[in-house]
Amino acid sequence: MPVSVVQSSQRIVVKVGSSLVTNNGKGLDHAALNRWASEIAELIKLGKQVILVSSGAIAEGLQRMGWAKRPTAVHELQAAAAVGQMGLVQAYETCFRKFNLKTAQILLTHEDLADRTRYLNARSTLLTLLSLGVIPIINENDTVVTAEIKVGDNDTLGALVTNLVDADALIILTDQRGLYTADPRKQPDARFVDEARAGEPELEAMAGGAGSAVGTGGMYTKIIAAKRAARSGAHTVIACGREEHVLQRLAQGEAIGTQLLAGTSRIAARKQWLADHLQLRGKVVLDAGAVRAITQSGTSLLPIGVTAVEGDFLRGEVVACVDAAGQEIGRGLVNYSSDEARKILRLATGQIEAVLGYIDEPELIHRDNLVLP
Ligand SMILES: Nc1ncnc2c1ncn2[C@@H]1O[C@H](COP(=O)(O)OP(=O)(O)O)[C@@H](O)[C@H]1O
Ligand SMILES: N[C@@H](CCC(=O)OP(=O)(O)O)C(=O)O
Repeated sequence: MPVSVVQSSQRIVVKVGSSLVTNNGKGLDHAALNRWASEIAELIKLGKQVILVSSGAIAEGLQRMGWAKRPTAVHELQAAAAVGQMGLVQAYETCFRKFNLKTAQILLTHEDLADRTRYLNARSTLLTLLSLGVIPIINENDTVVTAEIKVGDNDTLGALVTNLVDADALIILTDQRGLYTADPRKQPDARFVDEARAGEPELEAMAGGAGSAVGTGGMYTKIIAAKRAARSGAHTVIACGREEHVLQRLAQGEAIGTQLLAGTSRIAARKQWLADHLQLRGKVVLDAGAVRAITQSGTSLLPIGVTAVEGDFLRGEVVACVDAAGQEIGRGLVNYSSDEARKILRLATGQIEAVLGYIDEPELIHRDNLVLP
């Protein structure tokens, strides 16, 4: 009998989707929120730390505004999110108070996780809240983000938060038992997957597009979230949020839902942060020798192996490393701006100072700051 990874997990991120939170868009499901609060309270009693990532602001906002149809205009969706978020946190605050637990609202944007300083601020605030026994309730700050800079779905946000706080497990609660070999709404004979390795390509093929009318991600974003969470060594469980005592049973070791296991141990926090950068500032094109050196010998990237530089970036920003065919082979923090990099590409280390008048580092990207997929 397999044992749930949640049993041995100390720090857990629980993500609940819009369809569950809002009863398929019919309005906040207070009974469900109460159940999760009571179960999270049990987890806290077991000495675990829990962060809740909750969707539902837009769906609840639409309900409160009496808008039957989801608007397409971004500012209307943002307005709905602002209205709905109030209802969401009020409801959670009321539910958790019954169990003597304090809650804290954290609204994050992609920028907060992409900027080194803000990332570290968010991390230390969350860790402080956890150490104080407070339940952080996280959502994307929908009101201030536009389509181009959105994390986009809370499965991804849940994974980013998992990486951010080095959680041991990410539990994604949804309206299905877990992952099936195909969308069970469309293929009733689809088989249930109880365990797999996170990041296995065939999982992506099983997950269709966005599932319900109120959710955004569908199963696909959950599979990708598991892959992302695994990068920091966290396991993911996808389970049904309507199942009785789902969190408690997982914590007791019952293997319910789909377990997507992380294959590797944690990578260094710095590398993890790099791997989570969704927005790249530019590209450097590598010759074949440099591709071999960084992929096979694990060396740093030197300017001599770079044939072209694309985009505008500053020292310390993240760029993609691509081969001559444009295929991404890694990404990393650059030691030189795009203007400087253009001047020193193809040059040997000894020539950098003569061209620039100074030398910051001999490498364009140091191996410690380089992440390969
Ligand atoms: N292979 C699959 N296994 C399970 N569900 C799937 C699969 N492919 C697509 N889905 C759909 O994904 C939906 C869950 O996604 P979504 O509605 O976005 O939920 P949430 O609001 O919880 O994020 C399910 O209801 C289901 O219809
Ligand atoms: N930030 C949005 C979340 C949208 C979202 O990702 O929803 P879901 O796919 O149901 O988890 C909201 O609160 O409405």
